[in-house]
Amino acid sequence: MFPVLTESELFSRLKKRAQNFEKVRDAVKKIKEMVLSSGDDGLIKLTYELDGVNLNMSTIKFPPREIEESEKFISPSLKKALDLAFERIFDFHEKMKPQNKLFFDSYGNLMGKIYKPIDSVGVYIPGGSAAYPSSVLMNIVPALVAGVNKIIAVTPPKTEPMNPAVLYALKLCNVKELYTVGGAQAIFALAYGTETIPRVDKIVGPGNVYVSEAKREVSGVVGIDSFAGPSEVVVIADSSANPRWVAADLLAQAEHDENATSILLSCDDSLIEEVRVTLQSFLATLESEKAKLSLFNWGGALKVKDIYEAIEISNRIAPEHLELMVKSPMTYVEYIKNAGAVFLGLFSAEALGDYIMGPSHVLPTSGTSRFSSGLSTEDFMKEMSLISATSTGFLALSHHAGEIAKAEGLPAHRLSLQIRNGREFTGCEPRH
Ligand SMILES: NC(=O)c1ccc[n+]([C@@H]2O[C@H](COP(=O)([O-])OP(=O)(O)OC[C@H]3O[C@@H](n4cnc5c(N)ncnc54)[C@H](O)[C@@H]3O)[C@@H](O)[C@H]2O)c1
Ligand SMILES: N[C@H](CO)Cc1c[nH]c[nH+]1
Ligand SMILES: [Zn+2]
Repeated sequence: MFPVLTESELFSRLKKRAQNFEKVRDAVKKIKEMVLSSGDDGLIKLTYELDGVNLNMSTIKFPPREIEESEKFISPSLKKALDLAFERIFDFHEKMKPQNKLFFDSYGNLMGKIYKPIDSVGVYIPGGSAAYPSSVLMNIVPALVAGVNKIIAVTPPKTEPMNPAVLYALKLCNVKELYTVGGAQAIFALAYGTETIPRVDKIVGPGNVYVSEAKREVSGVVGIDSFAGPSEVVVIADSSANPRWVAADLLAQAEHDENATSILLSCDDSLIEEVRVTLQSFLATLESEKAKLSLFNWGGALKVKDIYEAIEISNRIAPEHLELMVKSPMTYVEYIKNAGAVFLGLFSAEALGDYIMGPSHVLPTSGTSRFSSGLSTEDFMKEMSLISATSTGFLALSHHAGEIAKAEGLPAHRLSLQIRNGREFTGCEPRH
């Protein structure tokens, strides 16, 4: 049952959930040792143990021909939906792409920032229980817009044939390199390389606690995006909200994982009660054990005084998704401090954002939206600063720079400035 909680019960649930995530650290470290010491052999053993699939050196890499032919195995309506999702996600990321910025100061010096794509990226496509063609698009399209040179994908293998929608989404993104390895072992393979899987510069993508913990472990060896772990939603609803719609949105995130969390904050007792009753009846027909466990163990409803109090609590939770199912939701945006994505108003179902609106659904979880953001084109780019000084600019500023060098006790720095001063000027002006 979806419990009604006090504020302290809610926060102790969230604390316990986070502590449970930390418990996988030792298991993940063992997986790391195995991949580092045994490479592909280690991947094959781990895949058998954890996914029950028999791989060998020649089946770790998925045949590109099957990606190419995937279109034949999906319905026209699914193809249309994935094509439209691709287009919308592409368009959104094109519009949001960071632009180079350059300016001249009063001495004619040129300064600014330019963006360059990361060379190689490994993308984790979750696939333990559900198949995620949407995650293919939400991860890879921003990388395409950024201009990443080499994109490779990994996803857990199955005993049955690979999901054709996942393959078609890869085809849309023109990705031909797919390895059928999942979990923490896939992340270590991408970070360190094995005989078959090449190491990459950055790893992105959501996954369960093992995947997210492994990404944390390799951070620094390679770049990673955010901690995008088990899904989360906080719904703030007032009496204008339809309790059945609220219940459906809570359930949608719960069905991802038994470790997902769905939280309702409302000042309306009767809405809370109707949501609980509806959830019970939805659960009876949905028959999702994961959703039941998630709602019972990690979800809950909390009665609040007003919407401002609900937002204050949500800011402390820092959820992956925040839905404002209230009258005039825009009024409250300025008070929201922490959330991966915010959904405003009754029709902004979180599931629309999961699939088709445009922004990536790869978002920070477990309170990490306090300091990190959802996946975007910037994640696939590096920012470089540019500096081009004129002789006038040099003469005006070098003396001050030299003073600071002196204070820092770095005489060679000062020398490199003094040596260029007026008397030794070579006449080589930079050309902008
Ligand atoms: N935050 C986001 O942006 C976002 C987006 C989409 C999905 N998700 C989340 O992705 C996750 C998908 O989870 P999933 O499990 O279906 O797929 P997954 O691909 O993330 O994980 C499956 C892999 O986990 C490994 N694994 C399973 N049990 C293990 C164990 N006991 N020890 C070691 N390794 C083990 C296996 O190797 C398996 O292949 C869900 O939590 C979902 O909520 C998050
Ligand atoms: N809600 C997930 C992020 O937490 C994304 C997703 C993919 N498919 C369905 N939902
Ligand atoms: Zn979802």
